[in-house]
Amino acid sequence: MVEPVLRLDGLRKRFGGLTVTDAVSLAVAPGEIHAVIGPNGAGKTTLIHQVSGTLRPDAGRVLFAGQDVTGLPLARRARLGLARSFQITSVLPGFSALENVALAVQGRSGSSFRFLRPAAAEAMLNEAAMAALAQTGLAGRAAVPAAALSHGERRQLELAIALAMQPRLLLLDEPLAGTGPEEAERLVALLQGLRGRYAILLVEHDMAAVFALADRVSVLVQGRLLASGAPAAIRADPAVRVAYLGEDEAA
Ligand SMILES: Nc1ncnc2c1ncn2[C@@H]1O[C@H](COP(=O)(O)OP(=O)(O)OP(=O)(O)O)[C@@H](O)[C@H]1O
Repeated sequence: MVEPVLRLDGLRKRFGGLTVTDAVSLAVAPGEIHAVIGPNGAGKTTLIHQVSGTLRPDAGRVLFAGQDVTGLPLARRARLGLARSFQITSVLPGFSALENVALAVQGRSGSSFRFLRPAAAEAMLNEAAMAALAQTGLAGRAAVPAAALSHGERRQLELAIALAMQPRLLLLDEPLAGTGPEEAERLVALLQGLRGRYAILLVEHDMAAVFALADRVSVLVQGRLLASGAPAAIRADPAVRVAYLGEDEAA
C-alpha cells in the first residue's frame, strides 16, 4: 500500500465530560480527496483543529508525511506542507489578488530569495503567484484589490494562497460555506481540477459537493468514526442513513 500523506491514529479529545473526538483513526493517501462528514456537533471542526495543530489531542497521534507531528505547533506543520484554507481569513483586503498570493509565496520561501536583487526576487515571486492564481481561475483578476473580489472569488483567492505554499496536504474546512449555487459549482469544478495533484482532507456540509469530489468519505457521529469508504458504499450504508435521516426513513 502507498504510504499515506496523513494518518490519524486513535485521536481522542475531551472538553470537560464530553468526548468530542473518540479514538478516530483514518488515513489520506497521496492525491486522494478524503471527505469528513457528520451531523452538526459531530466533532468535524475539532478533528480538523487537531490535524492543523490548533488543538492538541488528549491521546493518539497525527502522522504527516511519515513524521509524528502530534506535538508540533501549527506554524511548524505548515512549513512541512500542511496547508489549511477557509474558515481562516488570511486575505488582506487592501492588497491585490497577486500581492496576497506573492506574500504567501514569500512566507514559504523564507530567505531563499535573499541572494537575488530586489527586482529579480519580485519577478520570481510574481511568477509563482501568477501560477497559483491561474490554477484557481483568477489570473484575469490579479490586479484587483481583494476587497473588490466577489465572495466566490475570495474563496478562489484563499485557495490560491494555500496552493502557493506548495502543500502536501490541503485542509479544506467548509469551502462552500456562504457561497451561492453558481459560485459553489465553480468552486467544485476548481477542486475537481486539483484531483490527483494534492491530497485533500475536506469538511463540507454540501452533500452534492462531497459526493462529486470525494474519493473516500468518513462519517463522524458524536466524535466516533461510524464508517469510512467509497462514496457509493457510504451512501448505501444503513448505519449512515440512520445517523442522517433517522431510523424510520432508513428502514
Ligand atoms: N472549546 C470547546 N469547549 C467545549 N466544547 C466544545 C469546544 N469546541 C467544541 N465543543 C463541542 O464539541 C462538539 C463538537 O463540535 P465541533 O465544532 O467539532 O463539531 P462539528 O462537527 O464541526 O459541528 P458543525 O457541523 O456544527 O460545525 C460540540 O458539542 C461542541 O459544542
